[in-house]
Amino acid sequence: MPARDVVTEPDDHAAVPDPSAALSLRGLTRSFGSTLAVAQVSLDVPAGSFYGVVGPNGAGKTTMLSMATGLLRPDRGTVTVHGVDVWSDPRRAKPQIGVLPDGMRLFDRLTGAQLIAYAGELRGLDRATARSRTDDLLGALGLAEAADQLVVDYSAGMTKKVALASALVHAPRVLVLDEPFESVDPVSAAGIRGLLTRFVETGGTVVVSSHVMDLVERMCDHVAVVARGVVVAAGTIDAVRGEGSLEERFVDLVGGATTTEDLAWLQSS
Ligand SMILES: Nc1ncnc2c1ncn2[C@@H]1O[C@H](COP(=O)(O)OP(=O)(O)OP(=O)(O)O)[C@@H](O)[C@H]1O
Repeated sequence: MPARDVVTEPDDHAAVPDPSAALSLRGLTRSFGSTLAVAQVSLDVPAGSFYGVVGPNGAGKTTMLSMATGLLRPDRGTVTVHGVDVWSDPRRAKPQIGVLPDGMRLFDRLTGAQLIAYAGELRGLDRATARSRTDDLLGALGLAEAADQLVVDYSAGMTKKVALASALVHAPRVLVLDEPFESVDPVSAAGIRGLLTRFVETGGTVVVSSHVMDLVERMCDHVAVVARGVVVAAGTIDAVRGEGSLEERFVDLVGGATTTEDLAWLQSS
């Protein structure tokens, strides 16, 4: 499809963030040495949306979301969460955000229950509230039996779930989740999807990065396609995918199909 048909965020929103958006990114830029990981990204995530972020490996999704949530300082650009600047006013901004970073290091010598309660207390909850919410979350995520097990002994999927619980415990308004379904079994994934859907239905906003197009298409109402550090398309799922599937649109936008002809030596006979 020709480039003019690509749906993008309006490019005239220049430097002024949209205070009505749950997350508003303006001109976000970040390099690592000579690698320009994210280049002048501007994006508005509407309040109450379930927003997918997709893109090929190395596209800049994690870098963009890390800057958006106050974990990685941008070289340039601004981010606001419900109108509050994440980098100049973190004390007001951060309580509104729950983050599940990719590959995050946890205090894994704590038990699952201790870790979630600790995350709650760090966010200002009193001990009784943190503990009661911890019990609720352990139950909802199927971790009740592993509550007193050290996180270092958790499987990859269990670790993902306990990190998600830690992101939810302070009841943020905006959840930003980098690959929340990676390593998670199908039953647990369905449980997490239900929990996130309910979070959105009750007024929250979810931003989720994923490589699973089908999941994003079914679960999200908006999507941004990121490639080579820029947003190449963004909008409602219907607007971005057009006539075909999201996966077809993604391949169309991102291109880069690989060839296996050079691997003839790999055939077994
Ligand atoms: N800490 C770092 N140091 C150096 N380069 C980095 C660092 N983090 C990211 N990059 C580079 O920035 C680019 C974007 O990486 P990023 O992790 O944001 O991509 P991604 O879209 O999340 O990829 P994936 O889907 O594989 O997780 C890549 O070229 C990557 O090599």
